[in-house]
Amino acid sequence: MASLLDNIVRPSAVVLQLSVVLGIIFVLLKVIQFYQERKKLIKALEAFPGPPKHWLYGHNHLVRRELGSIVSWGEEYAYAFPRWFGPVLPSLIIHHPEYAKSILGRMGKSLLGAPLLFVSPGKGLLILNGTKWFHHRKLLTPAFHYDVLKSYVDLMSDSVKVMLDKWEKKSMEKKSVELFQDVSLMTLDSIMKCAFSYNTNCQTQRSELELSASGKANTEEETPGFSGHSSFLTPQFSFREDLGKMTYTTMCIKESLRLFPPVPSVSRCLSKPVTFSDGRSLPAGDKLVLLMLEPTLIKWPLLLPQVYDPMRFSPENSTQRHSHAFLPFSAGSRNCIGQQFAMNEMKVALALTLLRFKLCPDPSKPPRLISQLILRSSNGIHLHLRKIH
Ligand code: HEM
Repeated sequence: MASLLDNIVRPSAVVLQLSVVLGIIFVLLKVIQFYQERKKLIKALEAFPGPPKHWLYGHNHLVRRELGSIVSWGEEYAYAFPRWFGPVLPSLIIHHPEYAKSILGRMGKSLLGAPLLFVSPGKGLLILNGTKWFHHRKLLTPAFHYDVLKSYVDLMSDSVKVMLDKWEKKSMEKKSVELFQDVSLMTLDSIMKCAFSYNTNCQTQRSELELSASGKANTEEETPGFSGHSSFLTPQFSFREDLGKMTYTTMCIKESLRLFPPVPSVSRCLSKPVTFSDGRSLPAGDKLVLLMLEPTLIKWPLLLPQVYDPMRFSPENSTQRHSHAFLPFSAGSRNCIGQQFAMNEMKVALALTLLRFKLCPDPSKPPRLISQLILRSSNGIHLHLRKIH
């Protein structure tokens, strides 16, 4: 009986021992592979001088204001420099148009580096990679065709008008108004209407609830024309037809995107090795994150914006500019699919706002810039609004 038991138990003990040995070998192989890849990477990164790093923290302890430090290093180290996140996670920060062109022109794996998750069943386009991304992008591209976008302009202006009606009420309180929240809701309202033909009423629902709770009348009754017809636009002007003619407005928007790029950097992994225009090269692999910093940022003297001058983007001043010197919407195959949608929305919102209000900054609440995935103000955007007529 005992020997029978031995025979049953012994093989399973052997299997267990074998699994442990195989497990250890597997871990050892992984460690050796990791070590070799790391050695190769460190060798490649030696060609890129950068700020001195700590063996444990990398550069984390030197970065107080992420964007501020990165921008000042960019001014010191030309083209590109390494930035280590701790002891094992390196990135190369690229901030030169030629370098950006070498990377963005190829099919690299995108890492979740932009703020906008495009809502679709399952995973969004922004976080997909490989053939799945390719098929989704191909499917979505016709939806962003110039002619299709034109038809959205009226929906956008309806959403903007709802926001302006809210501002009109708030402006009566004679104090500055925080605009960021309202603009965010307006863009949500507009994308839901345009992309999904769905009216969320997200801009008004909360205030309607608040009003009904305090026993006041329905918002729509208080504000005639609330559902939003752009009746104050001159009969000669049509956003649908004349959006392309708003050259100066477009220049102003571009200059704002230059000074405050909403997506200050995008990230990539290399699927193939790359050699840059100056001969330096990098191996393929996903152990190195490439962070492409908006090249125009480097000219910021320590985050103090330069003079706002829309004329930088006049046609005559733009011809000499490097194709990858100004990349608010990134470039290459993974550029922003919604850039024309966003430009149209900004033009409509800007024009309608300026037709109704004069805006002045509130010096007691200046915006405080923070850069997480997107560049924004941690304390909102506070402006005084004065109704024009
Ligand atoms: C001012 C507004 C916007 C800015 C500055 C912006 C910027 C960007 C940037 C820089 C990227 C590239 C990310 C990367 O390379 O990793 C991107 C990607 C993307 N954007 Fe935008 N975006 C804006 C508005 C929009 C809007 C309104 C939509 C949708 C209607 C949109 C949809 C997308 C999508 C789906 C991607 C991923 C594209 C892909 O991976 O193929 N964006 N955006």
